[in-house]
Amino acid sequence: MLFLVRMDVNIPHDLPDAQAADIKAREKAYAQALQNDGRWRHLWRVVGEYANYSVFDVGSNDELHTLLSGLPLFPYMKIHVTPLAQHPSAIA
Ligand SMILES: O=C(O)CC1=CCC(=O)O1
Repeated sequence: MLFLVRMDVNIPHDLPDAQAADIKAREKAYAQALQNDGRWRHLWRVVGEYANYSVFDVGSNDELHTLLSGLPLFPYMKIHVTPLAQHPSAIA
């Protein structure tokens, strides 16, 4: 099952720099592990925003929820999920 996910990051200004850096490092490792196992298919920066569009390929809504809620940045993100279906005109 494919899902388009937009993540908008909003780290509070009063979060200590070292703590923010640690969260970002853990986020990167988490994201790269999921890209390596094929479940995080695309990760694109939104130009000019601290946000990304991602495509996930997972087995269920519950799996996606578990995966997203495990993101180290989860407490600091607004996440919008769009489930994707086949388009009848798509050639691939
Ligand atoms: O920087 C972001 O868009 C948030 C994020 C998701 C995965 C990652 O490494 O950073």
